[in-house]
Amino acid sequence: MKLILGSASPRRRELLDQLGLVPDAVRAPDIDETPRKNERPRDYVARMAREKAMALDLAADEVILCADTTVTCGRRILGKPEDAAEAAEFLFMLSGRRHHVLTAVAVRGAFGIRERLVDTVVKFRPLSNEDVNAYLASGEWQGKAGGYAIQGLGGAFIPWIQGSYTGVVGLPLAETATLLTSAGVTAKEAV
Ligand SMILES: Cc1cn([C@H]2C[C@H](O)[C@@H](COP(=O)(O)OP(=O)(O)OP(=O)(O)O)O2)c(=O)[nH]c1=O
Repeated sequence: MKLILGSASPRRRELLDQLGLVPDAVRAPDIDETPRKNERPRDYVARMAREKAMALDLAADEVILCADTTVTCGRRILGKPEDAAEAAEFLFMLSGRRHHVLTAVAVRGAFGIRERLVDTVVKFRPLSNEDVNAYLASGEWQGKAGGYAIQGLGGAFIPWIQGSYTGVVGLPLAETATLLTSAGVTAKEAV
């Protein structure tokens, strides 16, 4: 069975590598990521992963893996910030509080589509204006849901998480491995 990674995210590729899996091809899905009016965060993230998986063409011997990560604070969905001002708004909103990071994984093949949703609670320490300004200047917020990266400088803001670290980075490995194994995708050689 051929594995297609349906993601432009270098993080997802690296995380897959951790499982000893090298995709046979990488195809980037291009979908409209606008949430629907009053859409609940869990419904939204699951729909995004599913739509990414459905947007790409698939041969009979291929299995495609897609994922979507979103940060939620209350009922608010914090996607990838449009600009530095929105990133600052997100960081001050997250400061000194707990929020949820939801990652949905979708695997599609001849069998149909199978999905998992992973919910991780992340706590931020209180952030000062200096913290936020220095972080914005680093540029790390770009392309990251919620405007931060736990695997980078953003890790210094996070004293505690409950859930899946790899889920926060973009691909929860335990759940992904289970989905891929059940789809007949296994590592080709030991690492
Ligand atoms: C919260 C958080 C998110 N992120 C990233 C993971 C995702 O790549 C990104 C959320 O955007 P996504 O829309 O999930 O993914 P993407 O646009 O990067 O890639 P693709 O749709 O092609 O698969 O935020 C981190 O890298 N670290 C973090 O701590």
